[in-house]
Amino acid sequence: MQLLVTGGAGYIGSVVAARLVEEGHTVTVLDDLSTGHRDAVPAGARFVEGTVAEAHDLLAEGFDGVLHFAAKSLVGESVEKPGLYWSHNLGGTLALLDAMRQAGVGRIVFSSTAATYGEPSVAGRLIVETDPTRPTNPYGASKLAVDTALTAFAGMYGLAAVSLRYFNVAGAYGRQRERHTIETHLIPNVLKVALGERESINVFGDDYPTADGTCVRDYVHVTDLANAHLLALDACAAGTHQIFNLGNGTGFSVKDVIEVCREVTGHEIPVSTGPRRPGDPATLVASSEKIQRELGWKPEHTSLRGIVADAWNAVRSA
Ligand SMILES: NC(=O)c1ccc[n+]([C@@H]2O[C@H](COP(=O)([O-])OP(=O)(O)OC[C@H]3O[C@@H](n4cnc5c(N)ncnc54)[C@H](O)[C@@H]3O)[C@@H](O)[C@H]2O)c1
Ligand SMILES: O=c1ccn([C@@H]2O[C@H](COP(=O)(O)OP(=O)(O)O[C@H]3O[C@H](CO)[C@H](O)[C@H](O)[C@H]3O)[C@@H](O)[C@H]2O)c(=O)[nH]1
Repeated sequence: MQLLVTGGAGYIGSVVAARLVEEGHTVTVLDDLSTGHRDAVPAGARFVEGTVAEAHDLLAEGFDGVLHFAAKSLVGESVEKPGLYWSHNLGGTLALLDAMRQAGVGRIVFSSTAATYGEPSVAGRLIVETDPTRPTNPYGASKLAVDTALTAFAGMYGLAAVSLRYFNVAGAYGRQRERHTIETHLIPNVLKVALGERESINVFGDDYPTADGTCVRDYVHVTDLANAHLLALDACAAGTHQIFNLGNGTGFSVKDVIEVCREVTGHEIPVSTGPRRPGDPATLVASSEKIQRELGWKPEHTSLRGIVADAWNAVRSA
C-alpha cells in the first residue's frame, strides 16, 4: 500500500514506519520535527517536513491509507497549555480528515490513548473499550474528541477507521528508541539517572490509593505495538470505526519500574519524592482481550524486565 505516516519521525511512528517498509509498503513520513528527529525516519521511507494541517497537497498525490501518530502528548503540558492540545490534536486532525476526504483516502489508523478513560470506574479491574471515558487532562480529552470525530466520519462518509488506545509504550526496536528533548516519561528518565545524565528520579506522589502509594501503569513494548498497527491496517473496514486497547494487562507501580531499572542497569538509582503531577490517574491497566480475539494480536515482549533491557541497550549503544 501507499501509506502516509504522520509523526513518523517520532518514537512510535518511526518504529511503525520501519516495520511498514519491511513489510513492503511504500511509506511517506509527514512530520514537523517539533518533537521528532529527521534521522529517526527509516531508510526506505520518503520524508516530507510539514504539519498535519498542511497535508492537503500531499494527500492529493494518492494514498491508500494514513497512520496518524502526530500529536502533542505530554499530560502535564496539556494541563498547563490546554489550547495547544485542542488546536494540534483535534484541530490538526480535523484538517487531516477533511484533506483525506477531498483526496479520496478512506483508511486511517489513529494513535489514541489510555488517557481517554481517566480513572477506571471499578478500581482494580482491567479497562475495557466499553468503559466510561472521563479523561482527567486536556491531552486525553483532545484524543477522545478525535475518537468521537472518527466515529462520525465513518458513519457519514464511509471512512474506515481504527483507533488504538495505547497504554504506556516503552522499549526500543534495535537502536530506535525514545529520545525526546523534553523527556517526561518515567522509563527514559530513570535510565538517564543510570547513564549519569540525571542525579535522581523524582517520584510524582506516593499517596495514591495503590499498594505502594505510587501510580500504576501498564507498559507495552513498542514492537508489539507496531505489529498491532499492521493488523489494524488490514482490519480497516469502510463505514466502521473500531477501537482497541493495547497493553499487557499487568500493572507496575512507579516504584516497581525503578526497581526493575536498578536490576537491569546495576545502578542504585537515587529517588526523591515530590507532589503528584496534575492530571495523573492512580491506576491504568488494559484489557487487550478485544484486539487479541478480533485481530489475533499477541504481544511477544511482555516482561517489564525485557522491555527495560531493550530500552537500556538502545540508549547505551547510542
Ligand atoms: N508514548 C506513549 O506512551 C503513548 C501512549 C499513548 C498514546 N501515544 C500517542 O502515540 C503517538 C506517538 O507518540 P510518541 O511517544 O511517538 O511521540 P513523539 O513526540 O515521539 O512523536 C510525535 C511526532 O509527531 C510530530 N508532530 C507533532 N505534532 C505534529 C504536527 N502538528 N504535524 C506534523 N508532525 C507533528 C513530532 O515532531 C514527532 O515526530 C502520539 O499521538 C501519542 O499521543 C503515545
Ligand atoms: O519523572 C517521572 C516521570 C513519571 N513519573 C510517573 O510515572 C508514571 C508514568 O508516567 P509517564 O509520564 O511515563 O506516562 P503517563 O502515564 O503519564 O502517560 C503515558 O501514557 C498515557 C496513557 O496511559 C498517555 O497515553 C501518554 O501519552 C503517555 O505519555 C506516572 O504515574 C508519573 O506520575 C514519575 O513519578 N516521575
